[in-house]
Amino acid sequence: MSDPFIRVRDLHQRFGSQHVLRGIDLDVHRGETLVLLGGSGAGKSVLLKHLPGLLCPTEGTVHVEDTEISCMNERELTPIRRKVGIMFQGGALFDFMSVGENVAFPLREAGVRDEAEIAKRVADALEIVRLAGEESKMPASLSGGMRKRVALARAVVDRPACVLYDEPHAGLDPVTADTIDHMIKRLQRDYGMTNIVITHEMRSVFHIADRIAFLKDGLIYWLGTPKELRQTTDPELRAFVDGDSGDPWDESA
Ligand SMILES: Nc1ncnc2c1ncn2[C@@H]1O[C@H](COP(=O)(O)OP(=O)(O)OP(=O)(O)O)[C@@H](O)[C@H]1O
Repeated sequence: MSDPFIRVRDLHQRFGSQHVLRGIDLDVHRGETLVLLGGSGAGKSVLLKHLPGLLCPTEGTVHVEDTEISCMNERELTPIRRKVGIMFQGGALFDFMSVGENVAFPLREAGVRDEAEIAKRVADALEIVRLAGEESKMPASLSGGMRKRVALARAVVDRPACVLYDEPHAGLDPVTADTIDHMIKRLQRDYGMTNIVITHEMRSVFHIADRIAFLKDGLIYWLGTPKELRQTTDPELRAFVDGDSGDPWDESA
C-alpha cells in the first residue's frame, strides 16, 4: 500500500471541559472512499474539520501527503485547501450569487483570472453533477437536491485530490440520494479522487464505502470493509446497521 494521502495521529480536541476527540489514529489511502459512521455527537464533523485545517487540534497531528497542516495559518493553508475540497452540510451556497458564480468561487479565491478558463471549468464541474447549462439560475430557485449538486460542483471545480462530504444525503429523497452516491463513485473512478463521507444512510454506506470507520466517544471504535460490517456480531455496530434502538415495538398499536 502506498503512503496514505491523509495521516491522523493521536488527535485530541477539547472545547472547554468537553473532550470531543480523544486520540484518533487514522490513515486515509489515496483514491479510496472512506465513510465515517457513528452516533450523534461522536465527533465525526469535528474530525472532518481537522482534515483541511479548519480546526487546530488540542494535541496530535494531521498530515496531508507529506505536509503537517495542524495549526497552519490561512496563508499556509491555501495550497492544502486546493488539494482537499469540502462539501458542507446543507450546501452553504451564497444565495446572492448565481449557480455559475457559486461554482466559480474557489477558482477566483485561488487567483484564477482568465474568464474563458473559469467558464470552461465551471461548465465541466456542472456537467459532472448533471447540471450542464444551469449557470445563470439563482440558488433560491433550486430544489434541495439540486443545491447539493451545485455544492458538489463547487467542491470539485478546482479538481482537488480529496473531497470531504458532511452528510451529503441529509434531507434528500432516496432516489436523489442515490444520484449523489453515483456522483461520489464517479469522481473516485474517473478522477481518482479520495472521498471521505459522513452519512447516516446505511444504504449509501454499502454502495459507496471501500472502508468504514466507526467513531464512538471520540475514538475510532471499529475500522473495516462493508463486507466485514455486514458480518459483524458487535452489538453496538449491529444495532447501527439494523437501525435498532432495542426498544420493543407494540405491534397492536
Ligand atoms: N466549535 C465547537 N465548539 C464547542 N463544541 C463543539 C464545537 N464543534 C463541535 N462541538 C461539540 O463536539 C461534539 C461532537 O460534535 P460533532 O458535530 O463532531 O458530532 P457528530 O458526530 O458529527 O454528530 P452528528 O451526527 O449529530 O452531526 C458535540 O457535543 C458538539 O456540541
